[in-house]
Order: sequence, then C-alpha cells, then structure tokens
Amino acid sequence: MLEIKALTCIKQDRCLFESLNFSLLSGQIMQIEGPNGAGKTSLLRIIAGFSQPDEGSVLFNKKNINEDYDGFAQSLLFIGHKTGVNQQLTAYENVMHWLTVHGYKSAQTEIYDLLGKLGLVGLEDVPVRTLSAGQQRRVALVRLWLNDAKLWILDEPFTALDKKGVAMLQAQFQLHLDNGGAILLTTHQDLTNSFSSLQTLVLEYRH
Ligand SMILES: Nc1ncnc2c1ncn2[C@@H]1O[C@H](COP(=O)(O)OP(=O)(O)OP(=O)(O)O)[C@@H](O)[C@H]1O
Repeated sequence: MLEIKALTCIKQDRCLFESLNFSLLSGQIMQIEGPNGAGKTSLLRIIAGFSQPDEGSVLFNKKNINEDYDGFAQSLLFIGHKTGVNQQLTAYENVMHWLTVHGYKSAQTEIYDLLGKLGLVGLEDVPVRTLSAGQQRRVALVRLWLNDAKLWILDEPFTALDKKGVAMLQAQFQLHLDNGGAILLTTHQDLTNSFSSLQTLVLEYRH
C-alpha cells in the first residue's frame, strides 16, 4: 500500500533522517519510535503530503502521492498530535462538521450512540473546551469509527487516554487491519503484544 523511498529530511540544519526506506502493506501496523525531537512527526507529515522531503518520495499504491494528491487524500485519515477538534463547538457539532467536510453521511442517532460508546454520554452537547484532555482526545478519535480511508496516520493517538480508552482504540485498530487497512503511528505505548502484524521503526536522535 505504502512505499517510502530514500526519504531525507533536514530541519534547522540538522538531518533528522537520511535515505529512509520502508513499506507498509494492507493489514499491517507500523509504530515509529524515538526520543523527543528525533523527527517522528516530521516523518508522518511528509508521508501525509503536508510537507515535502528534502529528498526521496512517498508512493501510495505504487504511485507518487504528488501525482494525484486528491486521490491519495481520499484514502488517508490523518489525526495529528494536536487533535484538530474545534474547542468552541460541541462534540456532536465537531463530528457533524467533520462528516460534512469529508462528504460522509451519518444519522443523528448513530452519532449519539457512537459518542456514548466512546464514553461521552451526557457530554455530547457541551463545548469541547469544557471537557478533560482524555475526553477531548475521544472526540478527535470518533473519526476512526466514521471513515473508510485505507491508510490511517496517527500522531500519538493514545495521549491522555485511560486504560479503557486505550483498549477501545486498540480494538478499533485491529478491526481496521482485519478489513485490509494499514496504520502508521507514533506512540510511547508498548504495542508489542497487541498486534501480530506490528512493525517498528526507530528514529535515532541525530546531532
Ligand atoms: N516547521 C519546523 N521548522 C523548523 N524546525 C522544525 C519544524 N518542525 C520540526 N522542526 C524541528 O525538527 C525536529 C524534529 O521535530 P519533530 O516534531 O518531528 O520530532 P518528534 O520526534 O515528533 O518529537 P516529539 O517526540 O517531541 O513529538 C525538532 O528539533 C524540531 O525543532
């Protein structure tokens, strides 16, 4: 599904990574690990096409993502470290907004059921800014239950989640992988025993 070819990224005169190669197949999950500042987020943003590498290319289904970026974007769900949730809107309004922008449709009852399932019962209609960090993360992650993108790129999705939240998210990951999806993520969570298809890429901090 995804091929990373000879990627190099330089930031502030520091080479974060050089000639990086790897691939990710349907059904596979890859965890990018490394110390703060190693370049994990920079790598995810390049693969998502939000920024350009200094060298190298990103291929999705054997095609350079720059050739048909709109096509690639339809197959991609990116959730960044900053959740992208509008603080002024309610959880329900955030989900509705996201669905509208991406052309998805979902019944009101379905969204309320889903928010309830994600532990937000009674909090669906209050501004997100009044929710806890973990609850806000749950609002951001609702998107994983409402999309048909094949490739998920997630920057620290487990941040602020409690144990139940982590377990629920891992179960959703497994469902996505079983349905032929692929996941690329950064996390400090140990996933070794959670996914049989787990691959790990360690980025060292380069001086
Ligand atoms: N837009 C930018 N302009 C200049 N330098 C940047 C930019 N974005 C990131 N950097 C630098 O690149 C380096 C890697 O940052 P990045 O966010 O990719 O690291 P990370 O591995 O995700 O770190 P963390 O674990 O702390 O989230 C840092 O030294 C950072 O200062």
